[in-house]
Amino acid sequence: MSVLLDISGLNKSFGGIKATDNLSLSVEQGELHAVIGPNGAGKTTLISQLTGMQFPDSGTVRFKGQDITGMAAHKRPHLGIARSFQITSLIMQMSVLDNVALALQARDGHSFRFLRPARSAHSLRERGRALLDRVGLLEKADAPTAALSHGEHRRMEIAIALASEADLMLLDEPMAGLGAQESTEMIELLRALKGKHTILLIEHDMDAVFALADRISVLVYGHIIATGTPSEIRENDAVQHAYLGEEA
Ligand SMILES: Nc1ncnc2c1ncn2[C@@H]1O[C@H](COP(=O)(O)OP(=O)(O)OP(=O)(O)O)[C@@H](O)[C@H]1O
Repeated sequence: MSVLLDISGLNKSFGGIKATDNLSLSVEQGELHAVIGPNGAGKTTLISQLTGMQFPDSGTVRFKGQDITGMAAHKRPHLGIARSFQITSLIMQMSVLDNVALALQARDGHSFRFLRPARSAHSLRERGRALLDRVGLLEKADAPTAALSHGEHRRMEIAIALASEADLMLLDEPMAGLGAQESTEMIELLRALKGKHTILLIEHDMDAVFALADRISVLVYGHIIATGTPSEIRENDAVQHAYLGEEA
């Protein structure tokens, strides 16, 4: 497997707090790699440095071999990095299908500039329907987005991330706020995406992480203390001590 995202020796401090402390992590092409860590471990700060919302004090982030450490946030989606969740990307007044078609159109704007408008409008809707089918929302295509449940909005956000055809999907707590049934459905949806997309999953829900991840990295005080398969992480003494202690 080749490395898609390579983070090396990353540091970021806020005053006296080291939110990111000599953090190194690599995501391989095609894997679902989860990052877990207690509250305040530095997960949000890590994501911010991957999307370019914040910049590290030192260290490097490489994507497809290219150094993107200091690259502006707006340039990163063009390279193939899509972030989902914790940022609201849905336009509530528009239909479900129109939201997805808009995301497809934004993507086509970069790659198919010369497509004729009439043909593109029809094809956008067809491709939008196919994406909604993938996330189990086809029957809601014409509903106003505002009418959907929280769990359905989360699945719409997956469809929008898929629309970008990004090489790396950063999923930022997709389970947050979901009920038991909705969580089960989201796990099934992510399982269906697994292997077809490279995913970096930041998630608090341990059941989801251990059910889905190919590899898990454990973040404590801004530093990755262990990376391994779910069973390696379960058995890791440092992880049990630092993070899973109460459950182990
Ligand atoms: N802008 C900031 N100014 C000062 N301190 C910050 C800032 N952003 C983050 N921190 C501190 O850095 C540390 C890591 O925060 P971060 O939000 O990245 O953790 P987290 O793992 O995402 O937490 P949670 O799971 O609770 O959202 C915390 O101690 C936090 O208080």
